[in-house]
Amino acid sequence: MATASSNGEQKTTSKPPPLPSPLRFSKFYQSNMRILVTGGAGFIGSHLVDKLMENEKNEVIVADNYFTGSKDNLKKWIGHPRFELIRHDVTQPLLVEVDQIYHLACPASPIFYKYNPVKTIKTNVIGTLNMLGLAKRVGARILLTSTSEVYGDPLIHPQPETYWGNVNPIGVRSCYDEGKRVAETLMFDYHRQHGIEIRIARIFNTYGPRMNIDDGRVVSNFIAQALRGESLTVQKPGTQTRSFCYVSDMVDGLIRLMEGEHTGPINIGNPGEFTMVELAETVKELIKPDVEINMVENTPDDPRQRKPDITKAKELLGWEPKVKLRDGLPLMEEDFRLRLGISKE
Ligand SMILES: NC(=O)c1ccc[n+]([C@@H]2O[C@H](COP(=O)([O-])OP(=O)(O)OC[C@H]3O[C@@H](n4cnc5c(N)ncnc54)[C@H](O)[C@@H]3O)[C@@H](O)[C@H]2O)c1
Ligand SMILES: O=C(O)[C@H]1O[C@H](OP(=O)(O)OP(=O)(O)OC[C@H]2O[C@@H](n3ccc(=O)[nH]c3=O)[C@H](O)[C@@H]2O)[C@H](O)[C@@H](O)[C@@H]1O
Repeated sequence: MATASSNGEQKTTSKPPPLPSPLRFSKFYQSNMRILVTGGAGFIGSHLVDKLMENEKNEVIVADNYFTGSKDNLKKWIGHPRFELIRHDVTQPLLVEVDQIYHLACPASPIFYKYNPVKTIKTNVIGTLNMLGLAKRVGARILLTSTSEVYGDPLIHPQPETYWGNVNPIGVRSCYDEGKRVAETLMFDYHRQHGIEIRIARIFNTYGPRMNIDDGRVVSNFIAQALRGESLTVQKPGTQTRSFCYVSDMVDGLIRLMEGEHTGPINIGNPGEFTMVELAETVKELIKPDVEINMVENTPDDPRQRKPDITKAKELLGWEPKVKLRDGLPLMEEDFRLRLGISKE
């Protein structure tokens, strides 16, 4: 019987999980673990694929529509016998035979998710419904990459998983935050109604190599701007905070959550909290001390503060982040220099 720890309470579902494929019970032939990663051509997804492929018992299938992701992120695996790449939009059903589903497909940068908000909400709602339907048919365990944005502009700080959030349901960010909130609801409804084995990660701002250079998110913007010698665009007031997690820590947390016994939701993020002015000062100091910082207009509903309470991740997954911002930024700088063709002076 699956155990759900939501909002601090222990809840159970009376439904047993659907049976996995008969291949799992095969006496003489032990097949590999077949893992679907939706959104696997994106930033976090491609790092997750790298880690999963390290295990020779894993076969990995990526389904991605390349809206914000790229085949380039996966080029070292294309042609590998344990790897398959499918151009597929998760708003359409997908028929594959797998044991685990990491469901990441969704644009994550505010610029991209606001570009076509109706498509963003369809991706979150219909896309998650399709992946849950797949999980139900094949008896797979499914992990959703939800977000700290489900807390909206939080009135509690730091944010524990028990906090229900402060989200504008009709704002320009709602396609993403409310979309992810509905995706979490669907996950728990399939769990309670059909016994599906679910895992929910609430990811806090993650950064690292392979982020799109013109992704629009703050860390990639500042690094690209510093390298190009452009002024760093701090959106007003600049006192808003975020907590930045390096991508290798994130991938480790996601795999522990998938492999563990807890449904979540579990916050995965680095509690080191910085104002955007502090972040700009750090990038300036590490990458280009003579670059200017330019205060620019902000966008609506920007959360004023965000920091994960990671007590649950520590206790239930034995996870905590290892990479500090000052150590992670130079690793990302190196990758951006290579891609932009700007060598260190
Ligand atoms: N990076 C972060 O800070 C962060 C924070 C919270 C949550 N998340 C979540 O983690 C996941 C990955 O984020 P990321 O930072 O790697 O973003 P990303 O934009 O680099 O990756 C998203 C991937 O999903 C694909 N995609 C988008 N819509 C799709 C669709 N309809 N069908 C198939 N593929 C589709 C994109 O092409 C891309 O490859 C997302 O679900 C995001 O909401 C990320
Ligand atoms: O971690 C999360 O849960 C979410 O974080 C992000 O949302 P946001 O934190 O707003 O991401 P950014 O666009 O990187 O903005 C962070 C802060 O930097 C500021 N910013 C952004 C860009 C810029 O050039 N300058 C700047 O000061 C923004 O105003 C904001 O306060 C994205 O929505 C998602 O990737 C993710 O789900």
